[in-house]
Amino acid sequence: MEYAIDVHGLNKSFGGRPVVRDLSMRVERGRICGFLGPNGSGKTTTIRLLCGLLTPDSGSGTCLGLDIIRDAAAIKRQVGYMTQRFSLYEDLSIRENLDFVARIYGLPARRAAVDEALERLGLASRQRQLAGQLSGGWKQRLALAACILHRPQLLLLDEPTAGVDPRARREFWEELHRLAADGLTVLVSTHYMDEAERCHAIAYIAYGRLLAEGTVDAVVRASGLVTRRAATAEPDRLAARLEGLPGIEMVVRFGGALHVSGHDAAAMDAALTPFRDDPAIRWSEAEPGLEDVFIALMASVKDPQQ
Ligand SMILES: Nc1ncnc2c1ncn2[C@@H]1O[C@H](COP(=O)(O)OP(=O)(O)OP(=O)(O)O)[C@@H](O)[C@H]1O
Repeated sequence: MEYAIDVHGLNKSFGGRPVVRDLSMRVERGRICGFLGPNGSGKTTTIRLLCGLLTPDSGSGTCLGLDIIRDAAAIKRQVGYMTQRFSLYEDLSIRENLDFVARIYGLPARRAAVDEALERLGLASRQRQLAGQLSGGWKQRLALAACILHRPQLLLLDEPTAGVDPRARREFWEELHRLAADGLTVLVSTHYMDEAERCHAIAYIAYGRLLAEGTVDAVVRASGLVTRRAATAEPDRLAARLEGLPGIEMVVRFGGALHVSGHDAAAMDAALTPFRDDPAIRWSEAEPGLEDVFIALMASVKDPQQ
């Protein structure tokens, strides 16, 4: 099996503060891997280590088969990196923006490359529109077009859809899947659970450590979390009674229902027994959601700085 990303034991500190700790990670070629974790957990720093923009303090590995330390310059040429706060020239048109990026890359057949990117991302009919006049969704699309101009093999996308409406996000993800089907590998950071579920695999990081990796199903299963759902007219009252009982680690409100979760099914069910006969509560089994799993994972680790 070939990996687009294959790194081991990466560490990076800023001013003596560790930000990425002993991080090992693999992403198969042609896959979309979602990169999740709380704010400040080290996602951007990891992305920068992978594409050669930062050098790890220790650790090793390859990106697209190239050594992340020795071959940093070659990696940069084969990667499309969409930064969190990317900028476009607002007073240039879509085509002019792409043409500018193509010049920076020194692309030989510039016009053809721009035409292809415009076509590929459905931007051809708007190519004369100024970037500054585009909605958030179209700006993201233009940024993606700029990232694929030089035909990279790997896309590193740092929260590309933050603040974009659901329809534009959906279209953006359709495009990512088309690119992956053509063989591109995508590592995309996101805080949206629905986006995580669209990925072939996910990686979850907290305090610079990778805590979970694999398909969404595998990550949920590996968490060992068990969830019961309680539908009731008074969820707040029930939540107040359940919180803190032995075996109950999380009580989360979902409209008129509660999701009650814990790792020890027997202890949790014992705590729930007195509530089972209450005719005002309808109990059912529920699949723990990714969000529940991430919150449980976060709760299981301590901030090493405190
Ligand atoms: N160049 C730098 N110098 C000093 N500290 C930095 C530097 N870059 C990042 N950090 C710190 O490292 C930590 C991890 O930041 P990073 O941007 O990698 O997290 P993140 O997971 O991408 O967060 P977010 O989801 O908010 O984008 C933060 O506390 C950040 O302030």
